[in-house]
Amino acid sequence: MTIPLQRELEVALSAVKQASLICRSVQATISDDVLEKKDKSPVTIADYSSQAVICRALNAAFSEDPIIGEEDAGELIQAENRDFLEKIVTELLSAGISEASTEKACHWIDQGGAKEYSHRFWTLDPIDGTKGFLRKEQYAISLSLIVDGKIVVGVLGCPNLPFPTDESMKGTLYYAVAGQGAFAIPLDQEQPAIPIHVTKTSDYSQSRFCESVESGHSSHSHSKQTADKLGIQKEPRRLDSQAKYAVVAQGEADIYMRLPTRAGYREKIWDHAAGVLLVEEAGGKVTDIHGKPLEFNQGYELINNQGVIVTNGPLHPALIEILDELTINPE
Ligand SMILES: Nc1ncnc2c1ncn2[C@@H]1O[C@H](COP(=O)(O)OS(=O)(=O)O)[C@@H](OP(=O)(O)O)[C@H]1O
Ligand SMILES: [Mg+2]
Ligand SMILES: [Mg+2]
Ligand SMILES: [Mg+2]
Repeated sequence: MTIPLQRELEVALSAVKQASLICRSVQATISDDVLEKKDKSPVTIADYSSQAVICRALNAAFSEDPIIGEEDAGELIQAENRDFLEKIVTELLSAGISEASTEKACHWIDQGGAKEYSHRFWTLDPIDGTKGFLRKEQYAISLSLIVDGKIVVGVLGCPNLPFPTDESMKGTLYYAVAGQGAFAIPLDQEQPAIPIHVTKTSDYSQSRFCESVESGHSSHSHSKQTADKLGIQKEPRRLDSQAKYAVVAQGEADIYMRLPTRAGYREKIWDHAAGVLLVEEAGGKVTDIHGKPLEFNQGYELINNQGVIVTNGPLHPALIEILDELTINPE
């Protein structure tokens, strides 16, 4: 019997693994190779190289599937960014993609240019937590497949997160398929996948939450107020990227709070989709700050949702109640 979505999972795992290894090699030598995008956020040769290899692999296997990716080649084709583009090609050649050229690199990156919702599509964040990547801390490569508005495959490459059962192995590839559980495999070694699970605690005083490093991405003052009201005593763990979802999914934290900071910001689907499926398949729960399910059928943004709350399940209801009492709605 064939397992549903097996091929999609295999292609996604192999593409995210290849991208993770490129990102790791770029991070080891990182200098000031950063472009500033129009929204002032940073993007590195690793973000672009990662998007190129993943879109290339998806397109070869599933040529009909649209990809909603974070990056595009718009800035790269500017004459002043020629050297930057050449460095991306060098990375692709080093990764064994012998047909890489400046034209092909831009073409692959722009294959991730879909914006609209469709009944089956992939969404890709080639490096989530670019600021963490630049600080040589946590970042993730995030890829998921969405069918009829439901996340059905999620793969998260976390090159700097230790393997859950062996701290000495750095780099973990996480994956989940709807209805089939959540798993971790070491990024570098051929080893069978292990299942991962959220914690079972319902005691806030024993629980730990995690949140973004940047207070511009998630309000630290509101998470502190919320934690105080719930009687959470442990210090929060702050780390970049969807690695936060992985940390909850494998039971190292019980809660991830992402509380809105400014009016009008809408979360991007590629910043959440793979992480959401990972946590849900590990037994946890994900909603927005009002307790509403995240809607992945609205295009590239979660336009009907505000913030994101991730828990092990038992800790969810009282947390949402407290958030309803706090005036954290910036709109
Ligand atoms: N204002 C605001 N509110 C919420 N989220 C925002 C905001 N601005 C940016 N972003 C997105 O945050 C993504 C990184 O989130 P993190 O949780 O990794 O943040 S942090 O690095 O830990 O501070 C980051 O993803 P990457 O660009 O892929 O790094 C952005 O898409
Ligand atoms: Mg970005
Ligand atoms: Mg991101
Ligand atoms: Mg990104």
